[in-house]
Amino acid sequence: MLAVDGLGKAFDGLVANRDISFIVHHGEIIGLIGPNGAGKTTLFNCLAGFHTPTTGRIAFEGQDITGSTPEAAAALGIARTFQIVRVFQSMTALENVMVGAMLRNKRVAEARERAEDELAFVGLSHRADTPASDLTVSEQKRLEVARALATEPKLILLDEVMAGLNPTEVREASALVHRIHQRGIASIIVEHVMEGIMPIAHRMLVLDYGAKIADGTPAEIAENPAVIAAYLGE
Ligand SMILES: Nc1ncnc2c1ncn2[C@@H]1O[C@H](COP(=O)(O)OP(=O)(O)OP(=O)(O)O)[C@@H](O)[C@H]1O
Repeated sequence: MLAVDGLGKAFDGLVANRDISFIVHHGEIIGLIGPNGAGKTTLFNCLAGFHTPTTGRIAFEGQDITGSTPEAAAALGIARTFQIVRVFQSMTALENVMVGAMLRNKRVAEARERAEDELAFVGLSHRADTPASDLTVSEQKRLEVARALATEPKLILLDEVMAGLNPTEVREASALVHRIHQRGIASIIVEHVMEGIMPIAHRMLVLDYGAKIADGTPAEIAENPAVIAAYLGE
């Protein structure tokens, strides 16, 4: 469904992504890992239309989406969450998710219904009328996932949804990713919490200094000398 070919992104001479190529199939769960500054968030920004790549092409469902806007990417079915949550703090949880639902449901009543379903899906129904600012970090992360799901994506990009969560919450987040997969939605997950991502990813992509250094099953990349060296800083 997603084909990235030779993608590069430079900021004033600083190369954040270099010659990255990979494919994502329908419904796949992809873990995207790499040391700090490796270029993971930049890659997300290119895929979701927040950055225009300097080189390379991105095709989604057979359509060239290189350099498209975030709105166009969302309309085609790519949704994302952010490393630092970007929920609308003064709006309630339900209203936040309705913002996502309005992409496909122009009638408010329909958007509300859709938003209620997604809040239930992430386990936040009981917080529907709570202002987002009163939610815990873990709840705000789930709220972002609900808002992204409300846009009815085919591919969801999850940026560190497990960071800062306790072990129970990490297990809940893993279960949520699995349930997203069961809906037939593909996911690419940036994650530093290895015990959260390794058991659920079908495939892992590893970036180091902006380049892809490994692409394989979690077991394969755990044994990969280049990956071990990148993490040990050798
Ligand atoms: N908008 C920008 N302008 C200039 N430089 C940027 C910009 N965004 C990212 N960079 C730089 O690109 C490099 C890759 O950053 P990026 O945030 O993509 O890495 P990351 O792998 O997501 O890191 P982390 O794990 O710390 O979130 C870094 O050197 C960063 O400083």
